[in-house]
Amino acid sequence: MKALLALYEKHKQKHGAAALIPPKNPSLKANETRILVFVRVRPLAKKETEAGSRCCVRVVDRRDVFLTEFASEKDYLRLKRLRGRHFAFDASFPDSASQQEVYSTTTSELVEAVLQGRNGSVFCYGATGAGKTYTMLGTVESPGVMVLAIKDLFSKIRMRSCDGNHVVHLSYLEVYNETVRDLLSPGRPLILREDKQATCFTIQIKYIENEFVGLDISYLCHPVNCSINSPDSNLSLKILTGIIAAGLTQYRAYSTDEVMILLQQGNKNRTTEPTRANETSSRSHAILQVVVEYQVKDAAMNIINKIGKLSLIDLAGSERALATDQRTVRSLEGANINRSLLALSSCINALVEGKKHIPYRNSKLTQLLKDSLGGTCNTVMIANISPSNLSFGETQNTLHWADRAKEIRTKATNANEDLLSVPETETDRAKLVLDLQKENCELRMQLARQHQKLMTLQAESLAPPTPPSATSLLSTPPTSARPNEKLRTRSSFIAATETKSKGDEVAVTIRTIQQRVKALEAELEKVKKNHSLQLKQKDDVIRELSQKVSTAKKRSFWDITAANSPSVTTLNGRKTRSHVISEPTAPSSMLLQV
Ligand SMILES: Nc1ncnc2c1ncn2[C@@H]1O[C@H](COP(=O)(O)OP(=O)(O)OP(=O)(O)O)[C@@H](O)[C@H]1O
Repeated sequence: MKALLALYEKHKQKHGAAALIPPKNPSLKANETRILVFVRVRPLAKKETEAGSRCCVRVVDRRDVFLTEFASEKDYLRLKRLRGRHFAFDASFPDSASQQEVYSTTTSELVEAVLQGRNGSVFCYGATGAGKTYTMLGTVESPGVMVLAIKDLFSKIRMRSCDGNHVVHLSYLEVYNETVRDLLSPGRPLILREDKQATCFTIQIKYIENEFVGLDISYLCHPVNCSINSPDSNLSLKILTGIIAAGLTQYRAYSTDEVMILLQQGNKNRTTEPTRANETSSRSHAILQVVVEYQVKDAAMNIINKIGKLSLIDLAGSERALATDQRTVRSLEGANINRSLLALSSCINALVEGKKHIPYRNSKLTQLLKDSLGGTCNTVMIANISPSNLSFGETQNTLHWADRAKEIRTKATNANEDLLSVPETETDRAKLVLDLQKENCELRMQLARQHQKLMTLQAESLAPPTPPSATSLLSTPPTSARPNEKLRTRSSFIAATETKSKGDEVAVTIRTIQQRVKALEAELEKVKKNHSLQLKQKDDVIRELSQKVSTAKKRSFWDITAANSPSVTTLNGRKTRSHVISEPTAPSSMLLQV
């Protein structure tokens, strides 16, 4: 360590302290922002210590990484010589950094931005076994960025609105051997569709009493999901363009608990395999996307639709062919992983060099990351590295790419806003009440179904075990059913969740639905109350206005009377004016005297 520190100081003296400070937004144009790059060093693994490895990485001032190359023990000429290289990033985390610290520094601002209607992406990059999944997913005791981001998101939403205005949609997919798979409802591979214009628009076809009266087309800046909404008289079509995985499940999520269950389900479906470098190596790139959509009113009472998207990406590890000892399936996986990471590095190179053509189409991964790398998005890259000198090559490679990624510019994002010009009318409010009632009804039905499921599970657990039938004894175990099925689950995060019984999951879902039903009922009450309050206010205004009208009428009548009446002298000598209304409708009381 002393030697490392001395080398670092020497480097600092030679090149000056300024050389150690990363260039702060060099030559950024007004509407540009750059990718923020962070580095995290994991602790030395037991296996590495046992193999006698030495630490070749040092984090200085929580920002700089100093990488040392030790001369080979057989290289007698250079035995005592050290070579070092210095890298500077937006922040660097030593092996002692906590998950919360990593989350707060790298991602919490993105979560805030997503709630303002902006897009954000976080991706972990690094060699196999460098700690990407630990950073992204973590363990039950130390949850990672994905879990902390979702918790933070829901707690921020709760603080902002109690009226259920925010709608959260969730999707989780993996890219395995160049095929895209839905992790939330596994099935056939998904097809990626690309459209040159990454926009989304809503078409509203308007009918009044079955008569077509017009078309409303409004553009959204960013694709969200595909939905068809058909209330009584209006058909509203939300059409998506940009890169989409056709058929990908978009779950509407109501609470953190629910998202956690979905995340656990997704991770169980993710492809992991033991390799020599990592016991539970992720063999696929996983992308969790959270879309938050909500409406706000501006000063002119226009309704503004805001959409923010957060993509959290755990890439598969880059690896040398020799680092994994299996051939066949594993080597094919490795080749595909390397190919997609190579495509990613080509895109990074093209973006840094400002080329017009960026080869996103070279792999499924880069197609899916197009938004994060070159689109209107705030992007964060976390490069994970091992401190062991046995992984020097991989670490150097990762640091090289992380250093290069600092140069990528993305367009500064404006909030994804969609102005809904339709003012809130009586019919809109009635529609809202109907929608809420419908949703409430659906949730109640879902609740009943879940209750039923729970009862069945409880009954099953109480029933005495049945002897195995002849057919079940003969049937093959389910693990060998599909070649692509995951053979091992992740030891940390998932293993703990697997012990959780299905009954627990159902109970959590029931609790979530019950909470949602309650929230909906409160919301419904609020809307109804608001509605009757507004009606009452309207009545008051009408009453006040009619009073004003009648007073004004009286006044104008008197003005006319006063102008037309002749002046007469009364018996007591005072001058009076009198006028008899000639209009037949005027009542006799309107004979006025002053
Ligand atoms: N910061 C850390 N603190 C403690 N343990 C860590 C840390 N980072 C990684 N580990 C441990 O190191 C091992 C490898 O980490 P992980 O599975 O996250 O690597 P990976 O980069 O995702 O690898 P692969 O690309 O093969 O999936 C795991 O056992 C993990 O628990």
